[in-house]
Amino acid sequence: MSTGMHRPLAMPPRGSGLEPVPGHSGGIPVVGETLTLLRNPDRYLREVYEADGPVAWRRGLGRKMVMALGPDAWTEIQQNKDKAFANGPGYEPVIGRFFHRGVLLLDFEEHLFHRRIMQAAFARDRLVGYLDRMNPTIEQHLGIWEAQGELKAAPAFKRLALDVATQTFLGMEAGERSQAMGGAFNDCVVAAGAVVRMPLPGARYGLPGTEWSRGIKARQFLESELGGMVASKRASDGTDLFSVLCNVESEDGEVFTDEDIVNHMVFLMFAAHDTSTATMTSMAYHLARNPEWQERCRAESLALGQHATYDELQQLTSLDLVMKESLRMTPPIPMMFRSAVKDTQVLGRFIPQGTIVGLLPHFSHHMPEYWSNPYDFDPERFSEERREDKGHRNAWVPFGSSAHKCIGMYFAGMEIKATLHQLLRTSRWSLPVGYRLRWATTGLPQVRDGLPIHVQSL
Ligand code: HEM
Repeated sequence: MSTGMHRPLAMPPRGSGLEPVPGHSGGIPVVGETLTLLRNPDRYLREVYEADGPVAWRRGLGRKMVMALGPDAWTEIQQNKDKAFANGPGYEPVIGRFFHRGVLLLDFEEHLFHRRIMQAAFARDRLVGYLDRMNPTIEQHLGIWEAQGELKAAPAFKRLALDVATQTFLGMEAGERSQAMGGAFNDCVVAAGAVVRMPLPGARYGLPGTEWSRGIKARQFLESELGGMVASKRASDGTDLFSVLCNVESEDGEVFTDEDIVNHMVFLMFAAHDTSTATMTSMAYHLARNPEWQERCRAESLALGQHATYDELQQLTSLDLVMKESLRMTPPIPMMFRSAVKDTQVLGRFIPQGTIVGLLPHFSHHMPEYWSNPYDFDPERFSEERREDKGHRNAWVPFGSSAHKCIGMYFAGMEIKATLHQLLRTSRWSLPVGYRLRWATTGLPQVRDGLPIHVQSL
């Protein structure tokens, strides 16, 4: 790793008793150490931590960024006692063009207001309704897996998650329109992670043919499609998430405007599908590499029917351990962003206003200080006897924590378990000899080769 010139991020105010954040701008000018980070994030972050501790700065893609490494720094930032850390200015430069006004990008009072209303759409009885909708879709997709025998699991999970989302969220039956919506959501997600991002002066949609320009068109398409559906959804008593959002009220009777609903729907589709896809892919891989775990999970699933109920899914204790361990090893959101809206401090280190801070669950999830053999697949570490995740209350944080903690956490667990449960009951699957899964480390985790598997009907 290049060491560059060591410099404090900013000098703390005199008499404050604070230390400066240590770091350096090493590596290539402008790009800094981004390439080193992308090549081997684990080693890179460990080196930063050992050199400069849990709050350190480096330069990445043209700007300085503070990295919060480990659960102590995480806890202070997430507690946000002086309301210094905001999401909007942290996320806006990364995903704002496609997901503006999503609940994740709102802050403080306004965030609380929206979150309170949205919460009602994720109450238990609503989840039960969503599960009824998704079970037949899952069965239909897995039927295709069985017929194919050999397939790439990651894109197949992605198609499944997109179909579940369009049907469960939008209440649309499979067909051309739902496919067009699914495709548009996907274009927004791809564009948000695009490397070529610059809008082209004079070109309404940016550089033609780029992921960015496809994303802009897709966002417009979604706004017009969803906007056109709001009135009929408000008038319906449907059980899909869209109808629910149109009609939910907080305990104080607050409701969403039409514009809020469109913005929230676009963001929810984004939040829901790649995260669940990555988790299911990771679980399918570990279950194939560890056939004893696959059999153990299958035994629990065979004791239930094909369409498990919400309560029955809670009985799949081995599958739950596998899900937790997969989320630990590959958290679907490896980095979260905050921006300091005023001068503040973390663990006694001075953070000036305007600083972008990255929270890194992947790092916390692999700290040998909290996890035994952190790179080994060992679901039992979450068992009641061991509970390694209790070593620190923020050692395991795939769903975040505090004010912005994932609102879809129980929805995600339900969808993921319902899918794996059905797959375990109908099929046994394995990997090519000697196969090792490799995740691409740019943006959200993606499997480079799609995860080839062999599926055998039971
Ligand atoms: C395994 C799947 C999932 C994982 C790992 C995950 C992870 C996360 C994380 C880490 C955050 C917090 C980000 C931050 O604090 O900066 C978050 C927020 C959020 N997630 Fe999820 N998520 C998943 C699935 C879902 C699903 C299925 C939905 C919707 C149905 C959803 C909706 C949201 C929303 C709306 C927020 C923003 C909450 C707020 O700002 O108050 N997520 N998620």
